[in-house]
Amino acid sequence: MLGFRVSLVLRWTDPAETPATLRPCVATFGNFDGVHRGHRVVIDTLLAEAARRALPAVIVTFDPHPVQVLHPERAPELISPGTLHEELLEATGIDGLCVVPFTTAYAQQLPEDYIVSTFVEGLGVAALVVGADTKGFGRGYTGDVELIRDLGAAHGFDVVVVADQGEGMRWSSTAVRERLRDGDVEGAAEILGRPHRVVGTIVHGFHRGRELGYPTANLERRSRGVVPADGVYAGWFTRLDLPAEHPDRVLPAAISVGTNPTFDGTQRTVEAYCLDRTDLDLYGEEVAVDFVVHLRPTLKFDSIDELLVAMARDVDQARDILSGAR
Ligand SMILES: Cc1cc2nc3c(=O)[nH]c(=O)nc-3n(C[C@H](O)[C@H](O)[C@H](O)COP(=O)(O)O)c2cc1C
Ligand SMILES: Nc1ncnc2c1ncn2[C@@H]1O[C@H](COP(=O)(O)OP(=O)(O)OP(=O)(O)O)[C@@H](O)[C@H]1O
Repeated sequence: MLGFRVSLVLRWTDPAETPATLRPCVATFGNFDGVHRGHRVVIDTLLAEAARRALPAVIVTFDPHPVQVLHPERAPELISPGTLHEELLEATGIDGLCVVPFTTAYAQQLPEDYIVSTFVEGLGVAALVVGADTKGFGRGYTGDVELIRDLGAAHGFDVVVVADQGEGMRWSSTAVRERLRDGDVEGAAEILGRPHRVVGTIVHGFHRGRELGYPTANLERRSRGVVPADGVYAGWFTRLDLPAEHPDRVLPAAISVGTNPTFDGTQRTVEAYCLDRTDLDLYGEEVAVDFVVHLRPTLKFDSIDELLVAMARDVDQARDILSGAR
């Protein structure tokens, strides 16, 4: 499960205004969408290199995601957008998070100017940690690890290169997105090192669920995080407004993603039935849905009775999978 600690991480947006307590530092940079296991190795290396030098550890990341600014037409939906992203990064144990507003002007900097102004002048970097495949930053997409090494030698900072990480493949945000698109939430979790999470507010559905015997909490349409392919899933439902120690904060759930074709629905929804709970009033609450196992595709049943038989089986399976899993 995701367990966010109370954050003592300093956060700012302009490298030129880096807090004095964080200079000099050890730093890394990137999008870190999803904060997957490859990213975690880079961040763990950052933490180790910072500890070795008794210096603060700082991540520089960008908002919006550079592709959203440079190529909005092919911008991917983010695995961990906005606050979810920043919480995941802050929970790693870093000391500072600089979230640079990404603009076309910022992207137009020559790669060497970007490294010098952001890291040498801005952060006073003593060591820069980067993944081995780091490339394509700055004007003309020409920045790479070799350039960073040259600049390290010229400006007196160390460069620590982390080899590609993965098991049978390079762990990447793209690979996570592909698995979610296929409904393979287990494969996505394998790369993420945790179940994939979607966050949103609970809104009213068609109020059929309670009559069916399975009241469902429907996520708003503009929920945050990639919505996996249509299907039925077992997962965890977290009521983010409740305190961490509240017994109803994290509940096992059977989750449906789809248009409810049995009812000729057209609007895609994410809805969760919290197992055996018909007493909850969740409207307006902020919740997180963590996708653990894909149970079956969404089906158009010929009758409500057939849907109910399938839902009863889904609920049994979800209970088996999730019992003792926390
Ligand atoms: C575990 C589970 C499985 C579901 N499977 C299907 C399905 O295969 N086909 C379908 O049309 N609807 C499916 N649904 C969605 C129900 O049709 C939906 O929950 C019901 O219509 C209530 O909708 P409402 O919340 O808008 O009132 C499923 C819901 C749950 C909780
Ligand atoms: N599997 C991996 N192994 C090692 N380093 C990685 C891996 N994935 C990403 N990194 C590194 O993490 C840092 C942040 O990566 P960022 O998200 O910006 O780019 P990325 O390489 O495009 O990631 P992804 O491919 O996952 O989208 C970079 O230094 C990158 O090289």
